[in-house]
Amino acid sequence: MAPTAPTQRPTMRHSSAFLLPSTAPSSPAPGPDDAAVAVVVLNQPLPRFAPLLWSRAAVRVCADGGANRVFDGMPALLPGQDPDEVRASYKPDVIKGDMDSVRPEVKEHYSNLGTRIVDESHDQDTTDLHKCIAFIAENYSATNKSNLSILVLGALGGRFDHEMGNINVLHLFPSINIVLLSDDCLIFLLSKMHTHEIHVEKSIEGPHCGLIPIGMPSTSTTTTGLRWNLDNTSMSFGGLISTSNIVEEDKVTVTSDSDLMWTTSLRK
Ligand SMILES: Nc1ncnc2c1ncn2[C@@H]1O[C@H](COP(=O)(O)OP(=O)(O)OP(=O)(O)O)[C@@H](O)[C@H]1O
Ligand SMILES: Cc1ncc(C[n+]2csc(CCO)c2C)c(N)n1
Repeated sequence: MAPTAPTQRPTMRHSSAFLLPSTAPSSPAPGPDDAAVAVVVLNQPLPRFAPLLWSRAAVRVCADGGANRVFDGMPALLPGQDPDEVRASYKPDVIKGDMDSVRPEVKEHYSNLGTRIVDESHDQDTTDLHKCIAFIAENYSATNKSNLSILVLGALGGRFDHEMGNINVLHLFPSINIVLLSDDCLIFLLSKMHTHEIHVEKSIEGPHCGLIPIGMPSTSTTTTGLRWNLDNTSMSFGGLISTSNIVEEDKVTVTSDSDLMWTTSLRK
């Protein structure tokens, strides 16, 4: 019998250029030709780069109590500016969730400015982040979605059940490019259907990174560009998982027979 040809997977390119300050000299910040960005703000302290990402976003959604964080946190992150002006210009397009955390005066404030409020208090089976991603998915056409990155602010740190719920959302919407962000790190899913080319923006991310088989073991993962590369290596919880790895090259490649989580540290 003829030997089976190795599986060829299309290549998917990833970049965190959305985090580059607009004035960075070497690599340009994302321009009109780059992927569109949607921002979802969760009920956690705003990361320091929240104003930058907010201003780059085409859509801004607050998950329930995330609206309080924008109301309180944007003026705090922009101390030189008038808080009322900041609150008027950092206006969410949508506040969605089960509405048990957004303060009434915050809801009223944004509602008066024209923010759409979507109350889904009847649904106690999906998280507020799930509800927000579903909203963006429903309101973007398939073509636009393939060119959309959803950046989730405040997704890590804090309550472990919430963190796991946030990570589960990556697996619930595998065809959407969702990036979970905190002040310290970012996480996204690498689907087994692709070979992944991760362009590491060394001025803002790394050197620490991890490749983690959540959900199921991988029997074969191969990487380039890391200090401790995997070469047709298996990974599983209870066996090897790649934590405290180091990015050595500007481009990291990953091919695996299971979906993996990729994480890099963010520089302070
Ligand atoms: N401590 C946290 N760590 C990580 N994510 C969080 C944390 N707190 C909230 N979130 C995220 O923000 C979203 C909105 O938070 P909010 O507090 O409004 O949720 P909630 O429905 O009241 O949660 P719960 O009832 O479980 O406390 C959550 O769905 C979750 O994705
Ligand atoms: C098995 C199971 N575990 C937990 C919940 C509770 N829950 C999950 S998401 C959510 C909404 C949070 O805004 C709530 C209350 C459930 N329904 N089913």
